[in-house]
Amino acid sequence: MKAVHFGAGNIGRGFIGALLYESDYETVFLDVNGAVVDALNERNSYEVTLMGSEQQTIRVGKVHGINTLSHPAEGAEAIAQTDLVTAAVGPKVLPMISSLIAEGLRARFKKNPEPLNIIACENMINASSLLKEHVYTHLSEEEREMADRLIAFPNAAVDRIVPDQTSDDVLAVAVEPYYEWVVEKPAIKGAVPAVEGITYVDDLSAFIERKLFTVNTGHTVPAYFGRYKGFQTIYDAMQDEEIEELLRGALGETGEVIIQEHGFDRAEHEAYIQKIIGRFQNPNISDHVTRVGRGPLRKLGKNDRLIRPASLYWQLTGKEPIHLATVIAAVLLYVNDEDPEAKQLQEMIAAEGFEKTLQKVAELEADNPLIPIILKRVDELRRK
Ligand SMILES: NC(=O)c1ccc[n+]([C@@H]2O[C@H](COP(=O)([O-])OP(=O)(O)OC[C@H]3O[C@@H](n4cnc5c(N)ncnc54)[C@H](O)[C@@H]3O)[C@@H](O)[C@H]2O)c1
Ligand SMILES: O=P(O)(O)OC[C@@H](O)[C@@H](O)[C@H](O)[C@H](O)CO
Repeated sequence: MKAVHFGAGNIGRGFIGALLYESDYETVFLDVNGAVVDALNERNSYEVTLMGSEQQTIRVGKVHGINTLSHPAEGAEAIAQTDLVTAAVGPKVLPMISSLIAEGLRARFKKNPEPLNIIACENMINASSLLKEHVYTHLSEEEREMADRLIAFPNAAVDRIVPDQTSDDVLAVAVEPYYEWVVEKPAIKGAVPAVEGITYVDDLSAFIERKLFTVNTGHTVPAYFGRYKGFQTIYDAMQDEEIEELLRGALGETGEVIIQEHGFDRAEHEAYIQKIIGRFQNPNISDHVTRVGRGPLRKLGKNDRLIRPASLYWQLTGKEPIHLATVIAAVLLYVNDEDPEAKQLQEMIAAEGFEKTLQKVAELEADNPLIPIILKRVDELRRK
């Protein structure tokens, strides 16, 4: 079996690539990073180390790379011939890979009109559906009809913490042992991809919200509050009592939303939260607060991990989401000149103030009751 994976980065190599290899796929990574693509083609393998209490290294083989900047036609040809397409490039990059996918589908319709599943593994709700929208803008009416029949974009939730890599080897990747990859089954076209480790479900919404609003909301606490308090890594931030208390409070609020919306069992959800807190406390991985806090504009988006659960908590319980508001305030105070979104956020705040910036970035109406709660917390944090 053949797979094409967009993005030979942390999660691409450290998670998707590893599972594809274990499931006997031959994987071609499509990426714009020439050094990584060259290394994949020189070695056709790389190492993934599971950083548990004991370390275990596995070698992922049957891989090569295509640089989509210099060799886009090869990328399109790979899509034409493949059995599965996956992507983990970041939500903002999805539009940028869409024209190449459309080119690949066009070639595929002529030579190999077999069903194909395209799964975007990003931390967002309905990433594959978003990718589909972008791909369809590059297809003609007739091609869209073919795509409707043959091409599926099943949504997915992926979970494995893959921190910034410190090895001199550009391909080696250290990861936490835990993983979860959930894919919506009804959307699949043709044979269900036989990837060991994928859990197929009939309705993904509960799983993606549980993951995004627990793992990713939770992660924002040691990231942004950790940065606010001067910590460098998630592990170090997690040693701070105030941060752990804020984290538990924020996950109490998102937990209420998830339980009320999706009917998860309260005790089971509490155990899920506990497991995730344990993952953040893993002493064997060093994950920088700046990686986890990357892209604050995206993370303040109305459907992302902070604003959406905060709004839902307010609507469902009638109570103020005070912990989530505190984390959102810490995002507004996040300064990192090496992160273009963090720079842009601070420039917006300098030009227009906190209130207007929050309204704009989170797409909140001027009279949204969350705004004064968050602004109060901004004031308190600035005075501390
Ligand atoms: N790292 C994690 O712990 C983790 C876990 C679950 C999900 N994710 C999600 O996976 C996605 C990728 O995250 P990551 O941590 O692997 O980031 P990363 O920066 O390590 O990897 C992204 C890769 O995409 C490549 N890329 C950028 N533009 C491209 C293009 N136009 N065409 C092809 N490749 C391109 C980059 O060169 C890089 O290799 C994000 O959406 C993230 O939210 C990450
Ligand atoms: O990838 P982001 O920027 O959406 O979020 C940062 C981290 O929370 C994220 O990468 C987690 O490590 C991952 O989602 C764990 O499954």
